[in-house]
Amino acid sequence: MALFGDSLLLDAIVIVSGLLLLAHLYFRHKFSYWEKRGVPFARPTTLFGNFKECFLQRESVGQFMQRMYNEGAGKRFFGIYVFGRPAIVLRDPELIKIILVKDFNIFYDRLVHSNTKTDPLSNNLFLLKGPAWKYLRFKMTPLFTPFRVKQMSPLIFTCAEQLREYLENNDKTKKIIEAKEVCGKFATDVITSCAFGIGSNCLLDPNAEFREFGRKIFDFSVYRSFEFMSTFMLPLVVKVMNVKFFSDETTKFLRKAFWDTIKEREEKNIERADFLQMLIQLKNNEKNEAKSKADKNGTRNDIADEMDAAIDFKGDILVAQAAIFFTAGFEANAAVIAFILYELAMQPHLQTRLREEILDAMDKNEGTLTYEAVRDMEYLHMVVSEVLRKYPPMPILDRVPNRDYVIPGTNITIEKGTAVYVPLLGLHMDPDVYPDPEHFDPERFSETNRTTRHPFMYLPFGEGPKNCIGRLFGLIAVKLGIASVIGKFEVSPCAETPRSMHLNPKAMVLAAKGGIPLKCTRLSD
Ligand code: HEM
Repeated sequence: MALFGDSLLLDAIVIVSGLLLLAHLYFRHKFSYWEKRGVPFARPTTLFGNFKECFLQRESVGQFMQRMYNEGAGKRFFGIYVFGRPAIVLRDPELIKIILVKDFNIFYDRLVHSNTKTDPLSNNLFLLKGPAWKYLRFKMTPLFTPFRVKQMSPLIFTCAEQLREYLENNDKTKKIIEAKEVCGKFATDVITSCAFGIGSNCLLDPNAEFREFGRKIFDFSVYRSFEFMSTFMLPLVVKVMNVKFFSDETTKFLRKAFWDTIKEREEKNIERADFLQMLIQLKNNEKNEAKSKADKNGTRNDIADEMDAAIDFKGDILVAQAAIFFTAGFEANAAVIAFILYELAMQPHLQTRLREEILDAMDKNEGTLTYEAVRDMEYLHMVVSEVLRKYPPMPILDRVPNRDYVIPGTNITIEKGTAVYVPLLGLHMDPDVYPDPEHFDPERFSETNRTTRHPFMYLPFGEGPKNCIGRLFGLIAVKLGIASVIGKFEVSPCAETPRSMHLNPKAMVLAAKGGIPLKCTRLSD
């Protein structure tokens, strides 16, 4: 029986029209959020807001934020909509500095969300929030001092040596290298041996399990990309659809790999100066020790107070930290080394200049590279810095205020819980700051040139207390890898090398669309 008159068709038309009208009114209400507050904003489209291209995986999250940055030209900040959720994109480097550093106590958390019950390894430093993050960060920071990183450098040199062997064998068979894949193997070997004392053997063994699982974490299939995008942009989807940062299979593998190593060390009383050792100490009740120390000294400081609410370092929470070092450690490093090789192949005169610097340093040290020599190479630093400008592996930063926040110099309030994005790719590709931004030019980072810009227009490792904890380690691993390759090999484009770089629209960590095939030839001695 029909509801409106005799016709079912009429019923259907009325119901559908009613629903459409409701949806229209709902989104009209939602999309008036920034206008009502007097915030300049990007014009949204129904349902998607400004997020359509990104959601449909026609542009990556980094490219989406870059587009929003460009649309907001001339403004200090800019309102956007991710579906119906309002968010702010920051453009002004001074404001970025205030939010990341000065007012950090308000912008303490990231928006990123995870389901720690069903995805236990997401209980890690990157994804944790509040006091638990603060406690963990405090405990982890000593692992990444220059001294610790230097201590690990012999292991990185060993991996670099294996990389050279790999490339030599490859040259003998005249094979083209897929730069991202080779660098992925190298970076995985580096992180597993430095952080966990595990020889993952990715360069020597084509079926190495660590490489296999690393590839799975960042495979950027349609569904995996959706999971990553949701983690960073759609917290509600993560909750409702139970999206996981680490799949069950990866969790099982990492859990076993790290737990076996922890057990072996405990049983055999093995101690090493690495990340895993520090995690083991945490497990063995560091919390109580540090707390009583703080009490005894009468210095129940900020951190000691936080510890009352802190974490019990047992079981998966421990493995979760190992998992994030592994994940963050290999993918970003691999991406950076691969992009450097690409840019050097495309501009051979830059490669020649870099090689001269490397060979010169080797000559001064009986034909070998030292940690200090690589760390102090000026031109190598310029090359790495320029790659991190053009291809920041993590192309956005996000923060969420824990209370309402009035933007300095305005009467505009960012409401508690509103996502605030720093669009790194947008800042780094701003032609007013970096003329001809697509052009790869290490001179932008010469001593004179780098002082001409606002320092917060260049943030490849983020900034403030929540910046990249692995910055120093990452830089050294990348530099050692590059110095080892460029000192002995020439990289050049092959027929399949893309003549201009296209980024993968599905990749959360910046990656080339379709890989980076290159020719890599051994230099004659
Ligand atoms: C060239 C390589 C790397 C780049 C460009 C990079 C970039 C970044 C960026 C942009 C962030 C976010 C910072 C913020 O929100 O302000 C971050 C966070 C982080 N990175 Fe890195 N990263 C690199 C290498 C590494 C390595 C080698 C490790 C570990 C060994 C690592 C571990 C982490 C962790 C654990 C966080 C979360 C820190 C926290 O929330 O306290 N990264 N990284």
